[in-house]
Amino acid sequence: MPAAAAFRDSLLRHLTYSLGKAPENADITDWRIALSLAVRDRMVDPWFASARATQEGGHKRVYYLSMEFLIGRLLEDAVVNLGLLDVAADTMHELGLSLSDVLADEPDAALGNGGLGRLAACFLESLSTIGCPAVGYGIRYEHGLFKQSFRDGRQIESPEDWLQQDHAWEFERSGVSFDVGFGGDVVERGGHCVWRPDETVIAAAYDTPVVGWRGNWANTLRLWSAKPTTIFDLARFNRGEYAAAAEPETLARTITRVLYPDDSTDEGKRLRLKQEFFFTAASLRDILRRFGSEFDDLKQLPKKAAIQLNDTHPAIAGPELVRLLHDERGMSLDCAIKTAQATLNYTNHTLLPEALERWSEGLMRELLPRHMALIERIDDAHHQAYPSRTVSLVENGDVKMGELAFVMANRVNGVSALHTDLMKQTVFKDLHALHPERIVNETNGVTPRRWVLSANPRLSTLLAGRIGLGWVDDLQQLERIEPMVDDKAFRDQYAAAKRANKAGLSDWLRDTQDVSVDPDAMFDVQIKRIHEYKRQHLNILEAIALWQAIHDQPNADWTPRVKIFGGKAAPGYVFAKEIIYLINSVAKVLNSDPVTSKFLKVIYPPNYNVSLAEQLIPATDLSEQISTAGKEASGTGNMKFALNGALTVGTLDGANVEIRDLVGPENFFLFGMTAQEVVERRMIEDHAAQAIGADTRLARALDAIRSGAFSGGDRDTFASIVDNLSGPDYFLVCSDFTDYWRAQRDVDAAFRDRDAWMRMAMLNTARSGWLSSDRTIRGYMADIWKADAVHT
Ligand SMILES: [N-]=[N+]=N[C@]1([C@H](N)O)O[C@H](CO)[C@@H](O)[C@H](O)[C@H]1O
Repeated sequence: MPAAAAFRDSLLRHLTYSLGKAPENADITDWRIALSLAVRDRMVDPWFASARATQEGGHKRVYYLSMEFLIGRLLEDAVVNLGLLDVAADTMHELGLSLSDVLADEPDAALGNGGLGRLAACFLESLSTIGCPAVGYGIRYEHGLFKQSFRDGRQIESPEDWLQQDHAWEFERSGVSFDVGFGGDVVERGGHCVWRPDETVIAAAYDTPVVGWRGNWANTLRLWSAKPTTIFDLARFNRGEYAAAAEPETLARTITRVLYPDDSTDEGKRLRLKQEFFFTAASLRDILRRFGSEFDDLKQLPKKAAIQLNDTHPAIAGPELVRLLHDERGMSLDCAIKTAQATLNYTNHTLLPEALERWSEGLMRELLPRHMALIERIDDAHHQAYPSRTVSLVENGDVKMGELAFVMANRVNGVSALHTDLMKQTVFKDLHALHPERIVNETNGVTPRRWVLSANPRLSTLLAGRIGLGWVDDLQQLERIEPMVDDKAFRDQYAAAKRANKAGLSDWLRDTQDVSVDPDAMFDVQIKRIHEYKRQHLNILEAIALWQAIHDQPNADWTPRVKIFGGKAAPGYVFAKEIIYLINSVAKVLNSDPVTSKFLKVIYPPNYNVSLAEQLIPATDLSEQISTAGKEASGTGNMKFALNGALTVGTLDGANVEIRDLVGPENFFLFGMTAQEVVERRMIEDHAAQAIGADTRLARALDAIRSGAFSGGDRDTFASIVDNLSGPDYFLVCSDFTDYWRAQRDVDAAFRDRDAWMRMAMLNTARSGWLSSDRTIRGYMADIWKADAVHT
């Protein structure tokens, strides 16, 4: 049977026999799930073959432990990687449906907050594309990152419910589950420590295949769900205590009920520590079970397994692995510590003090008594080995998870060159001095399959027409278009693709946000979590100053600009929520201003997520990467924008530094203080007041906010923001404003010469091949995991 017919047949078979739906009664979700099941069928063979090849070859596996996997939608990713896009589109068309409508029906799997979670998802897809045996371990949250809506311009959160519908991609592994304990005490038995938890839940596994480009290899994402050891307390039920009867289930499920919505902030809640231990313990048990089924000598574990801790969230893995090897498997403590250290690796994603996890010794001892004891043993062993050391793992009654992860790791890496250097000079200065070989850099990357091939088909088709499809899994090949930048016809095609993406976005904004924008205006986009260090308030301050400048000279030849914001604030982050309210309040005034709105609009679509990013990035001209230098460890949105031909206005922070080196300073709009200058500027007590005093434009913009121009004349509404910016202004918004304004005017001038702008945009695409997560993963494989690709 020809492939197309076979595909159509299996789709209809799933609709009928898996969903029990007749075509005439099927809704779009039924068709989507039927299509997903038909596609999933075609993943299973390479999945099994990959597992078999790994086992038969005795190959080393990589284990990526992450509290977050910001996956987004999976259907298009699978269809594209399996080379089924055309057959799927034709089949849906024959059935009277449009593939893009079916794709858009899939809810995002929003099991992450931001960059850290999305990086984990890009990494899994690259590991499969490269053919490196790996398992991603995480939590199967019932509710992912909250849904964001706006009421009168203020953020409103509502539960996310991706599991309300059938989740077509996962396989429940009823045979794979582990008991995970909490609390209780530790007793000595026969010279061994035995932990006796007083609370136990079951970790049940759910597997999702992650197929790589060309469908040759597929790895597993194994997510754990908490289940009660006793389903139902019948006795209580019979006594009419219905709620109490269900309590065991409710309590257990609480552990994996919801993702904590904080990005770059230490949550510090008891339930959060339970979540961290729950998935880490289940994952380590599963890793040792798999190792034990293939090898005997546990001392060989580091040769066959490389475990990567995605930030400190799974850092309890250190003491837990020691406990499993020593308490349960009888390995000597010293050997257990060394074996664990040789197996574990840790990635740091932030230097923000408030993001470095610290758990109170009391809570750790109460919830994980054996682990607290082992942390002290590990601390002692480290002290003995390094008597001159000045750091310890426990300080002021807190267990420092960053230091614990560092001491228990074989390699520690930062996520951009600048971040890794700053890590050595600041948070891990003392440990770096003791272990100078341990810290390495692995600059982040993004998968070109999702972020170029799928998200930007117009650009991809253009590239394929010129250089074939080799770039899809060898992104460095993009450099082959550099000589073509001088070809006017190609530039026009490139410009046409960008213009068509912008027109598509304009239609979407009109239909969903009820705002009309000119697709020939500059689309200036800042999409990321709302955080003071990311400085969305600097961006809106510049918009206010521009609005005032246009009013001063309404007849001047201004460059039309549409500022688009996207991003969620952690529900408890009051200042960030004020920034959101300010942006929406400014938008309301500016967008209805008859004098300025033809030159300047501000739009803030709610509920920014992976799918919205895939829509906005290909339609962007200017990428805002304006964090206070030294604060954004890397950024990954910056990479997605550069690949899709958006020019960056940014500071020398995180991976911006490497992007600017790659694309060329002449194709990047740099502004602001360096990380070093930031430290020096902060020494000046009244740095903000000085900046305001020196820049009337900045002063006027702040006065407008203070005067109530965006709050119906009420002077108190945004007082907290104005007081902060004209006072402490820790993230130096005021001190960087003048240069930011200068850079934005340079942007205006550059944008007026469309052909020159396109040339710069094309050079960004051509020179961004290094930003592929395939390159990043190959770095981890060589420098950290010592793992190889396996070819089936
Ligand atoms: N947590 N955390 N860290 C981050 C992001 N917020 O998720 O990790 C991302 C992934 O490494 C970085 O790109 C980003 O700069 C950093 O702030």
